[in-house]
Amino acid sequence: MKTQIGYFASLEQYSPTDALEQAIRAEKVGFDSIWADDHFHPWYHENAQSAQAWAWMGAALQATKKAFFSTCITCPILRYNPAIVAQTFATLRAMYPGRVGVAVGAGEAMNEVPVTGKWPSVAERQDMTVEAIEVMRKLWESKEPVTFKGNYFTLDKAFMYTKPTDEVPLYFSGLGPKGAKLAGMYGDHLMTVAAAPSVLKNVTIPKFEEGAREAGKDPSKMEHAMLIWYSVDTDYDKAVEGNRFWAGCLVPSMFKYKVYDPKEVQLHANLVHSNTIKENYMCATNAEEMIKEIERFKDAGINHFCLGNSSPNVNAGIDIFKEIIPAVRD
Ligand SMILES: C[C@H](OP(=O)(O)OC[C@@H](O)[C@@H](O)[C@@H](O)CN1c2cc(O)ccc2Cc2c1[nH]c(=O)[nH]c2=O)C(=O)N[C@@H](CCC(=O)N[C@@H](CCC(=O)O)C(=O)O)C(=O)O
Ligand SMILES: CCCCCC(=O)CC
Repeated sequence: MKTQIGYFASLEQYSPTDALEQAIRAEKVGFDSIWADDHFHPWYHENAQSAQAWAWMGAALQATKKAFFSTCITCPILRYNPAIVAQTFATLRAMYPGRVGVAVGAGEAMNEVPVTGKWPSVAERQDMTVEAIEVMRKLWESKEPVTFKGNYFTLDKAFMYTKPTDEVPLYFSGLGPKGAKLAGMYGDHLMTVAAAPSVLKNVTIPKFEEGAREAGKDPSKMEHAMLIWYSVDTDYDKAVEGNRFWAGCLVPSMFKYKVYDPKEVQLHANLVHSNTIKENYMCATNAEEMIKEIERFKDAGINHFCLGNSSPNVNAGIDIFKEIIPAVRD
């Protein structure tokens, strides 16, 4: 499958206006896709933002010409009702045919707890995500009003009048082995987050493919997308510290426990050793080093990159891809 290079325009790290300028610039440089985080609270406290992703996507699609857009990712089970998620992405796809997808996953405490007070177990949230997808697809596809009584969601003669022009590609986020298998069973494509290449190659992708095969799908037609942060600067240490904003994602307890206060996440992020950032994210001083970093994950099986730009000079971190994209796209 052809490798695609996507730009992650972070609405947690940048103002919506700055993220929009980045998206426009990234498309001109040659990125294939643009992805936006869908958050209520951000992964850091100082200088953070948290604009609403769907509102931003409407503006960004209109301001660009051909790049594919998706959230990265939307949790369709607690603060959002899956029927409204389905309606939103049907509307965007109807207006921008071929350019809109949606990525879904089982959520993060920082987005759901502050506005719902609810935080079910991982297993229950995964179960809810699977049911949410069923609701979304029924609304997208049904030619008749839908009545549905699931374990979590209900539809009562619900009809989606503005349908997507064609199928909305659905990326399903799987980080753990069970999540990855569910992604293969219920998603069109895999979405995951930076992990050791050996884990991606030996656990995440095989589990995803196992799930796809069990559901009667052909895994070779399904993308393996991954969000990863990068930072480029001629001063290597500055490049590494550029990625600090996202260091909280490297702390396992952020997922295991109900942490939803960005100040607390930031305290943990600031304790992450710089070597951990170097190992898990991309830190580079020039295009050649970035190409090597991307190749490392291509070799592990990733074929759609969502690259979060944490470079000290953000525009330089986009422009350097004029040299990188032709070298890594096959
Ligand atoms: C926690 C793991 O679950 P999994 O279903 O695999 O993955 C969850 C993620 O998909 C979500 O948290 C997702 O919402 C995160 N996310 C995101 C994901 C992604 O791939 C790309 C970008 C983003 C950005 C983003 C996200 N979320 C948003 O709301 N907004 C965003 O913009 C996992 O490890 N699962 C394991 C099982 C783990 C387990 O059972 N652990 C505990 C039990 C703890 C408990 O019940 O509370 C245990 O070990 O005891 C698995 O195998 O699936
Ligand atoms: C390891 C999971 C990280 C999730 C990242 C996220 O929410 C940032 C957009």
